[in-house]
Formats: sequence, C-alpha cells, structure tokens
Amino acid sequence: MSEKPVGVADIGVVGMAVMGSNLARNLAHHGNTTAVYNRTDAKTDELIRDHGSEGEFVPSHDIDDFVASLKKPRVAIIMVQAGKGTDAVIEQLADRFEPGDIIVDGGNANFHDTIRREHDLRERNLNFAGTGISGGEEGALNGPSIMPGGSDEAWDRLKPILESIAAEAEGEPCVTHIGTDGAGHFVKMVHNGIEYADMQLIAEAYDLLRRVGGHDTAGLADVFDEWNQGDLESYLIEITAEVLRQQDAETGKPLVDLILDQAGSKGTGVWTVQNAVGLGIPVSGIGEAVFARAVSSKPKQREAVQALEKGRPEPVAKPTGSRTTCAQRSTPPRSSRTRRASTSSSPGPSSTAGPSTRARSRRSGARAASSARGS
Ligand SMILES: NC(=O)C1=CN([C@@H]2O[C@H](COP(=O)(O)OP(=O)(O)OC[C@H]3O[C@@H](n4cnc5c(N)ncnc54)[C@H](OP(=O)(O)O)[C@@H]3O)[C@@H](O)[C@H]2O)C=CC1
Ligand SMILES: O=C(CO)[C@H](O)[C@H](O)COP(=O)(O)O
Repeated sequence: MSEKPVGVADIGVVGMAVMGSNLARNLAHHGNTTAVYNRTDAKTDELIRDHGSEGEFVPSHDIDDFVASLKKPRVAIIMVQAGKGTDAVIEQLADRFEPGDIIVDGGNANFHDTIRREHDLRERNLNFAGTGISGGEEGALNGPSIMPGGSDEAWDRLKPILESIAAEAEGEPCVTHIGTDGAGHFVKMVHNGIEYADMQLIAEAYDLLRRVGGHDTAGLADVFDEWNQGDLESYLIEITAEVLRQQDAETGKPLVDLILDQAGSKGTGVWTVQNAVGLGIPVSGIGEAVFARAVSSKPKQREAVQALEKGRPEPVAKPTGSRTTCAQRSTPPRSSRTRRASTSSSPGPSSTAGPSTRARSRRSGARAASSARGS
C-alpha cells in the first residue's frame, strides 16, 4: 500500500463539483501543491484522471487524510453547496484543525451564516474567511474575482495565494480584503444581485429584438457579438451570443428554442432585495429580476401571466436580409414618425391602442437594432 502524503500541500480544496475542481486546477496551475477532497470519491478521481498532470495534486478519499496532507498552518477552501453542506464540511475540518489554521468558505453563503460561523470558529481559535468567488466555471479555472472576508491575520496568509489565481483588471489582481463578519459574502451577495439585474436586462433585450425587431436566433447572436465589441463588452453578453449559437444535435434547431425556459434561483438575488428593503435602498431593477425568476420558476403563475399577455404584439415576420434591412424596415420615414408620435401622445377618439402600440414597438425595434450597429 502506498504511503499517504503528510504535510505536503500548500492549500486544500473540499468540494470537487464544477467550482471546486476548477479552482483546484487554477491553484495547481500557479505552483501550489493542492490537496483535493470530495464527499463522493468519483469526483476526486475524475479530476485526477482528467487533469492530474496539470500540476501537483494530493487527492484524498478520506477527510482525515485530506487534513493530514496539508502543510501547517493549514488552509482549506470549501466549495460545496451553500447551507447545510457548508456547515457539515466546516464541522469536519474544525474538528481536525489546530489554532491558527484557516478555513475559507468560497461558496455563496448567506452573510448572516458567515457571521455566525466566523464567530463560532474564532471561539475555537480558528480563522474563518467567508469569501465570495465570482466568474463561474470559467472564472474559477482562469481567474475569478475574489471577495475575501475574515481577519487581517487570515488575509496576510491568503493574500499571495488568492492574488496569484485571481483575474486581473488594469494590471491589478481582482481580489481585496473586504473585512470581517460576513463582509466578503455581503459584497458577493450584492454582486450577484447586480448580476440578476444584468441577466434580466439581457433577457428583455433578447425579447424585444426577437418579438419586435424580428431577429431570428442567428441574427440575435450577431447582435450580442457586436454589443460585446463596444461599451457593453462583458462576460454575460459574450456567453449570451455563445448560448444563442448552440444547436440541438438531433434537430439542428437553436437549442435556446428547445430548452424549458424555466429558471430557478439559489438565494443571493432574493437576499439582496430583502436587505435593501430593510435598509430602505431602492433596488428596483434587481427586484424585478428576482420577481421575473419567481414567475419563471412557477409554471402555473406563468400560465396566468401569459394569459394576460394575449394583447402583446406577435413577433414580426422573420427578416429576409441583414439586420440593416430589418432596421430600415423598422424605422419609419420622418414624416410618418412625426405623425405616429402625435397619434400616440394624443390619441383621438377614433384611435385605438393597437396602432399606436405597434408604432411604439417598431420604434423600439429600430432603436435596438441601431444600437446593435453601435450608432
Ligand atoms: N456554479 C457556479 O457558477 C458558482 C457557484 N458558486 C458557489 O460555489 C459553491 C459550489 O458550487 P458548485 O461547484 O456549482 O457546486 P454545487 O453547489 O452544485 O454543490 C455540489 C458540491 O457540494 C458537495 N456537497 C453537498 N452537500 C454536501 C455535504 N453535506 N457534505 C459534503 N459535501 C457536500 C457535493 O458533494 P458530492 O459530490 O458528494 O455530492 C459537491 O461537491 C456553491 O456554494 C455555489 O453557490 C459560486 C460562484 C459560481
Ligand atoms: O454566484 C454565481 C455567479 O456569480 C453563480 O452563478 C450562482 O450559482 C448564481 O445563482 P443563481 O442560480 O441564484 O443565479
């Protein structure tokens, strides 16, 4: 039987799902000998099988072996399901760690839980750094934005490691010590709330461009690609274009038209709104995004909302030419624009909601299409 390695790993990661496995690889890519452990062995084995040659990994199938493999003072990052999963792993580590060791929770914890955990672990002379990690799978692997909480002592030890794996912006690593008592997870919560609003805006832009602008899925992907070259350049816009280009292998149809448009949520958006309401801070965009997800996740409510939407304009005919053609079609000549504007601002007795709504919608389509061209 081979000897179990003791005191060799610079850092450890618990939780080998999508975030933990990629973060472990990122750590190993930057010269850290990285201990890895997952409750279910298969995930640890998969990481070592597929990526074990990318750096120095120390895999364990047992939490005792994992803890023993870490250099002292020990540092372990937890990347497991927030809530009970995190509490379970903290307990396993805390029972085995010694004073001065550091437990980092990189999951999306509620900051109230982080305050409690930091307090409890401080009583046991352990450091606890509740740390927001952003960037999804791609970020975890190639450079996340990191929001560490915890004590100054923990930060001194974590700083060089986290700086080495973080994303860079304007020559600076995207990591800074946020502060004690849940501060890291508070900032991550707000960050996620903003992300909810961003995604809602993207969804609404998609809906307008499709229903009103008449773009097909490939045309929409082009629009988002183009937006990603300008002021709107961002990861979410970039992956929206990528998602829109995915085709179903069986039917060859755009995947986005086949998948169930039902989104759940894990909590951070709701917490942002709850805290904002308590603090009297208007976050109406985030609130609308949270409500939209709530409606989306509840099919019966959605059916009710969709029944109310019967009067919405149907998608216009698919464009036959380029987006420019569509934009030209959507932009009425100046004289008719003036006429429509006055019609819609003061509807006469014979005017109905139909035509003026249509006119407004078509102008929105033109604006969206012209901003898609960067004009
Ligand atoms: N996915 C993402 O894009 C992002 C996720 N996050 C956060 O990072 C954390 C990890 O996310 P993700 O990688 O998606 O994984 P998941 O949130 O899907 O969690 C799965 C992992 O949690 C482990 N786990 C669950 N319950 C327990 C338990 N009781 N004891 C031990 N392990 C447990 C699982 O182990 P097992 O394999 O044995 O079931 C598995 O490793 C979460 O807190 C998430 O909110 C943060 C940023 C982005
Ligand atoms: O933290 C994240 C990004 O920063 C994760 O994507 C998180 O899983 C988002 O959760 P939700 O499903 O509630 O949007």
